[in-house]
Amino acid sequence: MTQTNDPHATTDTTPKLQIRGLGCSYRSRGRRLQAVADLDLDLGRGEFVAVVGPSGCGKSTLLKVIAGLAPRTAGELRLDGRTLPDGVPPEVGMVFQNDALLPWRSVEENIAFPLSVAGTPREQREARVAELVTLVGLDGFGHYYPRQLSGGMRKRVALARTLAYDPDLYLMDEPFGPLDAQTRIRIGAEFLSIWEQVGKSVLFVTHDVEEAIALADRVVVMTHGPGRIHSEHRITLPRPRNFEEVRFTEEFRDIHQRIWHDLTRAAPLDGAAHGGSPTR
Ligand SMILES: Nc1ncnc2c1ncn2[C@@H]1O[C@H](COP(=O)(O)OP(=O)(O)OP(=O)(O)O)[C@@H](O)[C@H]1O
Repeated sequence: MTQTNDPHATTDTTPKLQIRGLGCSYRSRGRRLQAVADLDLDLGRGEFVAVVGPSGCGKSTLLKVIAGLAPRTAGELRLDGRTLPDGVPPEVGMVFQNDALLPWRSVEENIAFPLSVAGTPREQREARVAELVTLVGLDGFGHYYPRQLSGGMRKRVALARTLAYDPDLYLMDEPFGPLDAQTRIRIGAEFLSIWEQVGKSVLFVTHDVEEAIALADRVVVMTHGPGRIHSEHRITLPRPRNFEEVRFTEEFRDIHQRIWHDLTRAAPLDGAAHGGSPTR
């Protein structure tokens, strides 16, 4: 470790993201709803953390608060050891369940969008877009428009666009959510192999426990709302992983069982897992 006078200087052991005492409440129909409360979590450099939890427990809210898209009503966020001010941090890229592509722009133009905004010179931009189109398996579809693509293809475009933006921290909210099971497995496998090459820090929300285990270094289980961390599970399955085959190993089954067990404890006893706790 190098000696330095900068109190915020990062080292390899400084977590990419530190979340301390995080709270978020929404105002809805004259009442306050506490969606996330007192949540602590660290995300290491190049670490992939998946977040699972009962419906409505505040998973999406957690990502939105980090991305500056929902109000942070308590707590602190640190990125590379530096306190994040309120607002949208440029180092953070979010992939939503809804792929949010620009319908009037082609695949290539959608992927190029963050590069254009960043002022990347045209030649460099075109080369990077061509690379990304190949990386996500869309060769030959560069001139198509979103409406001409399947749901899985649109997800790949959204993923390529995030890769073009190349944020330090990926926030992914059910990015394969509405896809059918087969496409979900295919795109999950592609995403896993891409991530294993780029090695960025990822916070990934999913309802699918198997998907969480197959992808992540760590799976955290949230309690029902107001959401906080209930438990954490380190996933020691060797990498590179085969996204599909890894599910058939005994180790995978054991982890799966432990997480399910925690999930049933994290949900309210009456099963009414709609999250949030209304307060005046
Ligand atoms: N903009 C908003 N205004 C008011 N309440 C909101 C808003 N967004 C979310 N909520 C409430 O906050 C709580 C947490 O919602 P959130 O979407 O974060 O949960 P989630 O765990 O991602 O849910 P799911 O798994 O069903 O997608 C819920 O009770 C939800 O109704």
